[in-house]
Amino acid sequence: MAENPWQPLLQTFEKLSSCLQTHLSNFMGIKSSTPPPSSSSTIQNPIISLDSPPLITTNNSNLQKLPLKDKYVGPVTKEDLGRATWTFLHTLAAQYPEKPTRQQKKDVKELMGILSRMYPCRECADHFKEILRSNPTQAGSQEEFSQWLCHVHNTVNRSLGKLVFPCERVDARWGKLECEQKSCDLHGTSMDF
Ligand SMILES: Cc1cc2nc3c(=O)[nH]c(=O)nc-3n(C[C@H](O)[C@H](O)[C@H](O)COP(=O)(O)OP(=O)(O)OC[C@H]3O[C@@H](n4cnc5c(N)ncnc54)[C@H](O)[C@@H]3O)c2cc1C
Repeated sequence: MAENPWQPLLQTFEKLSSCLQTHLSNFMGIKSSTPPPSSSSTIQNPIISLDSPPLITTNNSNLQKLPLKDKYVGPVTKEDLGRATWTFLHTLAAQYPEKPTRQQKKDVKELMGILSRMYPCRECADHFKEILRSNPTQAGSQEEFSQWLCHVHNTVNRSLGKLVFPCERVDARWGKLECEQKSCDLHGTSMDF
């Protein structure tokens, strides 16, 4: 019997489907337990299967440990959130210009104000609001801002019974971002505002 004229097209589709599935699986962190499909004409790994378990569920008890690539992730704790936020803030301070523009000073003050209202841990936000009241944001220069931030972070540390960080070492702990050709630097102004 003559060769099916659709055969080359079917084979191309099959290869495309397999390639797409591999990429989707990698992206979603699923390891495929099935070997890559052969060049037979049946599609072995459908992109979406009705038999697959749901990847995300709204039931909290099922959220304990979801595989994501080789790591396991769980719900974000107050501590995780705190560490990530301090990393963001201290990195911002390390990158802050020596001579910030009027707008940059205004932005930093606003950011602190917004944090004290919107930080996604109610007790932390309220606590930070109180700290800001007695320690208004100081961001006239890179050094002033990073020292001020170190001081307010220490205020939080003390209230939690943690060790106080030596602020003279803040630049050693939170250096500038390593970016080629200073492409991450925030630009300030050479004029005094
Ligand atoms: C604005 C804000 C308010 C918070 N309020 C509360 C609260 O009211 N109650 C609560 O339970 N948690 C609060 N947290 C979380 C808390 O501060 C910690 O982030 C969390 O307890 C995890 O602590 P950690 O010991 O891992 O280190 P973190 O305090 O998260 O610090 C991360 C790293 O920063 C460095 N570091 C520590 N101190 C300083 C400093 N002074 N200057 C520069 N670098 C430093 C250290 O290397 C440390 O490992 C708050 C977080 C933020 C961002």
